[in-house]
Amino acid sequence: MCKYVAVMVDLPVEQVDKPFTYKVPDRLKKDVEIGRRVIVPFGRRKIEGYIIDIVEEVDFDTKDVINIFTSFQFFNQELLDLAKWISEYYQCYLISALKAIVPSGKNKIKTKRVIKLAQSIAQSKEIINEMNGRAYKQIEVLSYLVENPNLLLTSTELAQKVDTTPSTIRALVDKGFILYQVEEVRRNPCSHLNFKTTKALSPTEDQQIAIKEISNSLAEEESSTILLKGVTGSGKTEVYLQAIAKVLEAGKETIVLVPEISLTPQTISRFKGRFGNQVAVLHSQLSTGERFDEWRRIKECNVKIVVGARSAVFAPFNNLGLIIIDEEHESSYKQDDHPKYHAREVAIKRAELSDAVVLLGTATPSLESYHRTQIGEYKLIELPKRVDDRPLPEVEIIDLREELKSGNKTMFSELLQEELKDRLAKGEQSMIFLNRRGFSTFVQCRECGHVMECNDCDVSLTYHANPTILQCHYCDYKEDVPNTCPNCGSIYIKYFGVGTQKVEESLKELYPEATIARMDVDTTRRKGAYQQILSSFKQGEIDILVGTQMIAKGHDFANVTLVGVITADTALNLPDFRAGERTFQLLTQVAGRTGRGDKEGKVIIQSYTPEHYSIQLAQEHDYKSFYQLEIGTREIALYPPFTHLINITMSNEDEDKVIKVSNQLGEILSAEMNKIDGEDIMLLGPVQAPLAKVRGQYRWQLLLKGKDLSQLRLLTSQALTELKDLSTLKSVRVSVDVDPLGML
Ligand SMILES: Nc1ncnc2c1ncn2[C@@H]1O[C@H](COP(=O)(O)OP(=O)(O)OP(=O)(O)O)[C@@H](O)[C@H]1O
Ligand SMILES: [Zn+2]
Ligand SMILES: [Zn+2]
Repeated sequence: MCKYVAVMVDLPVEQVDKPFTYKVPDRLKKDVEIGRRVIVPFGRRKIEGYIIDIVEEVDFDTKDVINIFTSFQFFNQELLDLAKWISEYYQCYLISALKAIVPSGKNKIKTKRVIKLAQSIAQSKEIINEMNGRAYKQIEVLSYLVENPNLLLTSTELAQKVDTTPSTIRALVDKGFILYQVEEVRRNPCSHLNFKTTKALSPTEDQQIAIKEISNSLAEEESSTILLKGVTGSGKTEVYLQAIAKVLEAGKETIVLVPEISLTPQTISRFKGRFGNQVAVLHSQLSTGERFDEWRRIKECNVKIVVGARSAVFAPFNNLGLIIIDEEHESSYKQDDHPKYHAREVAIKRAELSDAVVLLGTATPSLESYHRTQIGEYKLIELPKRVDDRPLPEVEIIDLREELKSGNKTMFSELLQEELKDRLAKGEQSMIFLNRRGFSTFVQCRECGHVMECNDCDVSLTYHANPTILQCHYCDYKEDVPNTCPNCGSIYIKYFGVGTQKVEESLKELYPEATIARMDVDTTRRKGAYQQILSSFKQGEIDILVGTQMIAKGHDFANVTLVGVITADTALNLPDFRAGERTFQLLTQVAGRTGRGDKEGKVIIQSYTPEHYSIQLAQEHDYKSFYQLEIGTREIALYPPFTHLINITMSNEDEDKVIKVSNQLGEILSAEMNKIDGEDIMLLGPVQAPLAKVRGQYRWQLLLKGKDLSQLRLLTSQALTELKDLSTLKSVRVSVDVDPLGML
């Protein structure tokens, strides 16, 4: 019988966003399987692709598959179905979704030529005896191998170990006592980690209830979603660990997603400490090779637990029991490139396909998730107290306008200065948070008002000290700081706005005796730097740690008793309906970093808008009131979770073209909406995007809003097809974002 396969070729373009059928020649028939990588003829080229279906008969002519890679099945039917769902839900090409699932890059198996005993250990021992003390170094080499038969050492490495030269080793090879052998080496990203083995803690009453509820859901073997809402320091991680133990008992696998930024050795050690080598780690800091090897360890069923960032949701498990998403409210779970998927939604879909349970954990649930508990879609479990009944920290709000009135021109309120001094005296630690890096956030001429801007983006340049430079935070463009205004030639150039660098420097002036460090993108570029700052903070070598949101999440430092927020308003001023939610989340998380040990913690939030409810309710640690207020606003303004949004962004270096295509698409959408009587659908725009230009590309947007997402998606795809037929301006990039998280 003749076999055919349907192949998705590896070209992310509209015209090939459908499977092509090829015939399988006899020699390859045994290798046919869904998820295999193949080479197929395509036009006059040869191209790679993936098998997504097997067909027994077709009634048209096809070309032959050229080759099938036999090393791996890159995805199984379940992951293929997930990819199909992603491509439909998020309106991307199927091949793009598939490529999000399979390990990226050209992956090679790493090998090295190692030395092995040519004979058995017993025989080798005899050889040593027979050598009878002659060729002393050769005996040493042989003995070493007899004692360490499993070590994979190259001849150079071996020579080093026994302090001899490679010629000794060559001599042994010539005698046939040892031989060269090519062996695979697995790269192990955790080899440098030494973790303490931990045992399950005896759970608190609340933890006990949570674990019981989760076990019940697991036992049902049906997909479901649980939201574990636990205040900061309530011991959510221990609940995760004990839930994973249940999954292991049932012989199933667990995926744990944490935000990229929290994927620190400390986090990994908490899982490795409990489950040892059953844990694999996947994140973007691994080299392609390391990631590939971890992927294969999962694939070969050598691990039961994967801890990783967003894309670990695609870990190639076959018997998934549980997906945990820690800090589920984090916006980094949404990918900003195509496919623009949200890991939480993908996890829920994957759990549905494999009858698994999704466990979302956070102190500050996203409005969407909490809303879903209220309408019965998710189960809600709460940990309302900190472990050991530690109190949540006292939060004080400082009105910066009042500070200024009373003559304080520094960025630190009187209170914050006093409290910092007090902590230094007591030998306790403090964290100072500001969500802006650099020294000054913009540079302006005092004579003509000219602001230094990026040439390619519609943003002002940030001033950085050491080295002194103006930098664009969107495209990384850098230029020297001008001595005179490029507009009017004036020498009166002033620096405005405070970044973390300036906070650090000012603190050093105020407290010259203190050890102060800074953690932001700029200080952590070097590999290992992030880790180094964290561990020296943990060991008490740093008194005050200044940082961006990098210091806000998940860290557990017992000796931190003071957290200061320089200004709470940075996120509030963004043109985004989620600004209030973001601010509440961030403040609650930052506040949660203190008072985690035996000593009580204190938080000082400085703000120019202290009356804002996000700030007020963060002070009270009052999520529920915040939710009530915010959800009311969303309902009235028809924003998610009451509607879905699709954001369509057009971009090109020629703004006229962008406007033309945006108008065209706007008209098509309106016409389509009239046709389907889309009364519930709202079309906003076209308008210039809030971030009007990035990397030389002008940007315009259209926003669709409606209750029925499938209707919105259908509308979008029809309109885009129509646009492509009409539009003469093919160079304009059109990018679709379903359920966007950022509106910039
Ligand atoms: N049952 C327990 N008995 C004793 N200590 C516990 C118990 N559960 C957790 N802890 C400890 O309490 C501290 C806080 O726990 P954990 O970091 O898991 O909290 P969390 O809820 O994840 O906090 P956050 O949301 O702030 O990250 C940790 O040091 C942890 O070891
Ligand atoms: Zn000027
Ligand atoms: Zn720029």
